[in-house]
Amino acid sequence: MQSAMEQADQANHAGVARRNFVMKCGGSTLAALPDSFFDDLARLQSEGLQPVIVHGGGPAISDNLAKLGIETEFINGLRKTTEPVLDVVEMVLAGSINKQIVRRIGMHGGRALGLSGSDGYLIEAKPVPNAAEVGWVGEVTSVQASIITGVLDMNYMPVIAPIGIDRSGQRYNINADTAAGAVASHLGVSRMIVVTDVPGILKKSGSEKKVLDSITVQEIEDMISTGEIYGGMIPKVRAAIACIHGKVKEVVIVNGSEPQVLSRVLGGESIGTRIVRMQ
Ligand SMILES: Nc1ncnc2c1ncn2[C@@H]1O[C@H](COP(=O)(O)OP(=O)(O)O)[C@@H](O)[C@H]1O
Ligand SMILES: CC(=O)N[C@@H](CCC(=O)OP(=O)(O)O)C(=O)O
Repeated sequence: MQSAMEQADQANHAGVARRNFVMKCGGSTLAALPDSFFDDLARLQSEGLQPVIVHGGGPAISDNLAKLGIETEFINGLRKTTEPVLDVVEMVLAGSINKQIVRRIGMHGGRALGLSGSDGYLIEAKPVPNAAEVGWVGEVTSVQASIITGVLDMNYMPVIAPIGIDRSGQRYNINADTAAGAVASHLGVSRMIVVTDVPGILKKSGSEKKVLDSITVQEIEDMISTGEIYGGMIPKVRAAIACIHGKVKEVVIVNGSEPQVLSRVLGGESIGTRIVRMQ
C-alpha cells in the first residue's frame, strides 16, 4: 500500500512538487467532526501534504439570522442575500466559523491561517445571472492563486471563507461548494475532497439506499432530473462537474465522521463517491 504522500505525488501532474489538494468542509458536518479528523489533517500536513480548505457554514448562518429576527429563504439552493443578510453571512463565515476551524486545527498540532475570499481579492466575483431574484449572491470570476501558494510556502494551510468581492468593493455571498470548486480549478490541483454529513451519493437499490462508488456526469444529470439528487447535494455535484472539465481529475464526496477519511481517500482507498472525468 502506498503512503498518502506517494499517492498524492502520482495523482498530481507528473513532477509537480506541490502536494496540494482542496478540501471543502460543509456546515452540515463541521460541529460533528471528530478530533481524529483534525489529527489526521495535521498529520498529513506534517508529512508534507498541503491541504487548502474552503468551508461552509449554512446552518450557523441560518441560526444567527433567526436569533436576529432576519428572515431567510433559499431559491434553488442559494440563500436570498439582502444587505442585512450579507452582513450576517460575512460575520459568521469569515468570523466565528473560520476562526473555529483554524483554532481546532491548531489544537491538533496543525498550522492554519484563516482568510476571507475578500482578503487581497482572493476570490473575485460578480452577480449570479438571477441576482434580481437572489440578491447579493456571487459567482467566481477569478481566484488569486498566488495568495494561496504564498500561504502554503509559509507552511500554513489556508482556511478560506466563501465571500467574494468585486473591484468596486461589493461583497458577495458564494455557495461554499461553488467557491471550493473554483479554488480547485484555479489552483490546478488534481483532487477535491468534499466533506459532508452523508457517506457519498446515495441511490436507491431495492428497499435500501446504497453509496455509489463512482458516478459519471451523465448519471448525475439523470439523478438530478429524477429528483434522486436534490437540495444541498446539487451545488456539490454541479461544482464537481465544473471542475472536472478543467484540471481537476476527481472529486470525492465523503462523510467527515468516517475514521481517518482524508488519509484513506489520499491513500487510494475506495471510500465515498468519486466523480471522475470521462477519458
Ligand atoms: N443522492 C443523495 N445522496 C446523498 N445525499 C443527498 C442526495 N441528494 C440530496 N442529498 C442531501 O444533501 C445533503 C448534503 O448537503 P448539505 O446539507 O448542503 O451539506 P453541506 O453543509 O456539507 O454542504 C445530505 O445531507 C442529503 O440530505
Ligand atoms: C449563496 C449561498 O447560499 N451561500 C451559502 C454559503 C454557506 C454555505 O454554502 O455553507 P454550506 O456548505 O454549509 O452549505 C449560505 O448562505 O448558506
